[in-house]
Amino acid sequence: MKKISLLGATGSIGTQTLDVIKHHSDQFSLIAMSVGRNINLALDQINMFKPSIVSVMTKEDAQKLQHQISDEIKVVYGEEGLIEVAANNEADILVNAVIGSVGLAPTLKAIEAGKTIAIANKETLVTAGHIVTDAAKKHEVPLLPVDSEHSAIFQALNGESSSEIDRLILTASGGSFRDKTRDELNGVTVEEALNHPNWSMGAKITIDSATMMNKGLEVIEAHWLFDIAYDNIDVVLHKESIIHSMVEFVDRSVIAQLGTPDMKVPIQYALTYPNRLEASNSEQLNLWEIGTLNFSKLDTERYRCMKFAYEAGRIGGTMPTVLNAANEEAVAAFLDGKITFLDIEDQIEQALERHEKINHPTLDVIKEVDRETRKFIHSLRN
Ligand SMILES: NC(=O)C1=CN([C@@H]2O[C@H](COP(=O)(O)OP(=O)(O)OC[C@H]3O[C@@H](n4cnc5c(N)ncnc54)[C@H](OP(=O)(O)O)[C@@H]3O)[C@@H](O)[C@H]2O)C=CC1
Ligand SMILES: CC(=O)[C@@H](O)[C@H](O)COP(=O)(O)O
Ligand SMILES: [Mn+2]
Repeated sequence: MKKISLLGATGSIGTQTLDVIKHHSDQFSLIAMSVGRNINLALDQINMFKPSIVSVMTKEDAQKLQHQISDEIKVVYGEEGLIEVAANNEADILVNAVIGSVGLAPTLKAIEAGKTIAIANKETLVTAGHIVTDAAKKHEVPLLPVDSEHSAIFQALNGESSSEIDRLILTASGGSFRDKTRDELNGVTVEEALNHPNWSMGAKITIDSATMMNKGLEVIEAHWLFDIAYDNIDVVLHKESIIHSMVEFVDRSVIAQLGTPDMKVPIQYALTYPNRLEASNSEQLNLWEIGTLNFSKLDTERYRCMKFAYEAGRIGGTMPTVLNAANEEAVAAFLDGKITFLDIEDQIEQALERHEKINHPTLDVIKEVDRETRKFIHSLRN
């Protein structure tokens, strides 16, 4: 029985992780979980999975929740709570499905505690990839990708060493506005942006997908997970999201991983790795029903966030931290109706332009740059 702690249980990846655990309840059990503010859903999940510890965002919610469940279940809160769940003594593996760089500190504590990390929370790798990967190496902890593209690459690699890789090719759906020109992006609404053509996901990543920042973050995520230079990571537009990504090897052989757009598949693979289990709760891929797979070149003038991400990744140091923090704040402001869709990339650009890179940042430096960047993005509205 593999014992799992789960950050972000009430989210899109979190609920699908719980579906996988339930589907294979003879193999997996939930030991610890965290949620944000959705206490009602958390209650149902606690009753079904009976974890021994639950973290919520605030002290008030912790008190409210504790009154509604057995005293045997410990309720904690805040960043300390996330850390307690992530590094829980009993757990074998942490599934990090929280959103944003709030996932960084708990991930590091879980690595220090020797937990295997199944990572969906790409912002953690973008903001501090060097710290997370160094810690994983030092503590000999596997970092298993959950993100569909990175799981595809991980599966295509199947143990091949990085010296045999020529190129990683990430696929991108193009997001909600892929059929619009730049001019047509003026005045698009939050509701339109949240309408992803292929995937049902949380709000923040769906907006990231529409700006193409999601793919930009994924390029940086791939750089850290697979130790590949940015010059050897390409992105191709593939509107069906059937090929989840590809690896080109030095002998020009290209291996792709395919499947229906269903996150339960990469989530389950991270939990069962290096083995596989049946997934009868997911649909088979019948290519004759799809008919045609399309591919096209990505235009970085149309999708400026891709350009920002490659530049920030290549510059390195604290630049990816700025990219990530500015993006998190700008997307939150767009979702709140405070800025327009095109303001998102303008604000990120301003944050990047004013920042002076700090090389080899420590965790404290990253926290400070993250805080300062968020403050700057807020100041743009005052
Ligand atoms: N959704 C997807 O298909 C994919 C997602 N990912 C990545 O996985 C991660 C999660 O995405 P997704 O599941 O879509 O996100 P969701 O917004 O659906 O879920 C986020 C989860 O994090 C919790 N949460 C939010 N803010 C905080 C906070 N400050 N402190 C503690 N908990 C918090 C939420 O709690 P609550 O709802 O209770 O407030 C919820 O449980 C992201 O990094 C995303 O990029 C990667 C590939 C695919
Ligand atoms: C499911 C998943 O992994 C998402 O990151 C997905 O890739 C979003 O799609 P696009 O960013 O390609 O639109
Ligand atoms: Mn992805």
